[in-house]
Amino acid sequence: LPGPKGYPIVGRVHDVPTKASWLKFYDWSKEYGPIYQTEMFGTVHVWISSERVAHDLLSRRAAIYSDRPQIPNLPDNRTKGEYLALTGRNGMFSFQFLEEYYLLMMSTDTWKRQRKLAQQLMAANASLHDYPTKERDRFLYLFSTDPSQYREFIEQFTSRTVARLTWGSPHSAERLRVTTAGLLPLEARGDARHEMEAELLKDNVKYAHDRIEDGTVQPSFIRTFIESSDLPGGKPECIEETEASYVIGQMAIAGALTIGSPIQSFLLAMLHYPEWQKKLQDEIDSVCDGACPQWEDREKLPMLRAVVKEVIRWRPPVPTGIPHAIEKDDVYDGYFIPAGATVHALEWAMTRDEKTYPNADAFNPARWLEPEYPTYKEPLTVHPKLNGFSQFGFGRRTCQGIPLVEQDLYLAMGGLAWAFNIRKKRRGDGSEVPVHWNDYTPLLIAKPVLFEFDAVVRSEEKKGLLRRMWESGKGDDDREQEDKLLRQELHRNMCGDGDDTEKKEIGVDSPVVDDASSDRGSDTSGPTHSTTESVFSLGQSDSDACDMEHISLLR
Ligand code: HEM
Repeated sequence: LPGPKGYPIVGRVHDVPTKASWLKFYDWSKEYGPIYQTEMFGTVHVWISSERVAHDLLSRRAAIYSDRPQIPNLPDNRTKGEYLALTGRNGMFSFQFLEEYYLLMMSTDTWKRQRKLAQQLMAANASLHDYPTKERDRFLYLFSTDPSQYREFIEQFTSRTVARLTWGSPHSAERLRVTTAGLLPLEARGDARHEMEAELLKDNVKYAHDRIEDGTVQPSFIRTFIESSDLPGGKPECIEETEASYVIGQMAIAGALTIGSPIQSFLLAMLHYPEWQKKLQDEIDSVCDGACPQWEDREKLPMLRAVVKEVIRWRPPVPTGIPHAIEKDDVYDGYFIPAGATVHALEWAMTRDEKTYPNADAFNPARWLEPEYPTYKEPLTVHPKLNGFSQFGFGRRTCQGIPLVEQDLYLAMGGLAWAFNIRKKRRGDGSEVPVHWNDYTPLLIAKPVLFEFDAVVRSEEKKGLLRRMWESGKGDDDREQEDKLLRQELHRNMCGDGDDTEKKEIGVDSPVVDDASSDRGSDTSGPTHSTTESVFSLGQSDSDACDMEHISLLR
């Protein structure tokens, strides 16, 4: 295959930036074509930048293109059935791949059995119960209390939803976030993290058994597995509970933070394209008659579905893709591809293809809604939809979480547009605070570097509604959070915080901390702590005692 010529051993490692490496790989695709190779540390890497080629190889020749690469520092990762998704640095350059997200890299039979179970569980729980809606409602209210903490609240939303779906309760969502974020510095904390993860999975299986015993169990993947008569097609042969707990646990890990990236990119898109915010609000207001969009409204909200899909196209959450490995020598278009090569579907490049996506750099949901665009598809009650979209991979390794992604993103973006006007912050002199265009973290799951904005609740009526939605969405575990919110509210109402507090409520003057030092929302610096303390530290003053009295009265 063509490709950049490198130095012996290290190949072109020096040319690959640690930040936004996908842009460099995309640049090379313009020079060397839709399929090219690099060689680094003795491994051949094949980079695919066209959907057609990706389908030709990863889908049509899936029989030999569906393995995952061997990770040198985790020698068991392709064989150890207990631990589904180990990976490392992919042996080449300093990608901080979110290792464990390379799911199911083990012998074929184990992989097939486990992938089948994951599919069965997703199908059996296709309705996803009301978890995404409840968590969305909780999220919208928290966001209204302090929009500058948007990343924290978004990640609470995604990790709580997936924790409820997999284990029937959000109580371990924070531990899930910590263990998922902790995958990044694997060399440093590998063993401790593995142990933490094993504990998390074991505790949640025990939790499900205990709840079944005391009759309070909620729907979840783990419950469906335990009471496996619910599984379409029955329980897969010879899959034990420990193995299943890992399959289910990896779904939780894969889902905990991924969905948060496009929600953050949505806010960015609304700041750069206010005209689309207005169009989206008009659709929601006219279809939902003043109410917050529900999942049942989806057929009537094609623009909302188009916005969801366009956000993912505009800022791909997994811009470098998740690599496959080829098991046997192959020839494509006259070119030789050796067994053992690592094959990357370069998701970023696929979304920049001008033939499919004219004016590809522009955020333009109309490309999914109007017949003059190549991506338009009817009927609009069904299309646009995420199933089959290149951004979820190819062939036998396609993402298994699409139903959840679809529902979470639809509800979160629809709810945000319904409730808020997202707009650029203004300084005292009236000038706008600039917002970056495409500054993303260098992780496997790329998310926008923090930015500042105002989020103003669109009406007084909606303020009240948001509060009531929090009431219905919060769980028993939200007691502590609620106390802090009440304390915050009391300071406003009774202890007289004045204008400043009112400003705080709608997000004006809320400082956004620098990404590198942020403990708000997981970032490259590793595991997060429960950040509710810092989020709700308002009111930690000598009037706390007075507040506590009022809190009990309000209850
Ligand atoms: C915006 C959110 C998400 C995006 C963009 C995304 C994208 C991807 C991509 C590109 C792959 C690799 C496909 C390939 O190798 O060809 C993948 C794999 C996978 N995803 Fe997702 N994903 C998302 C969310 C989720 C969620 C929420 C779940 C689970 C609830 C999930 C579960 C999985 C699993 C289990 C695999 C591995 C499949 C395998 O190796 O056999 N993903 N995803």
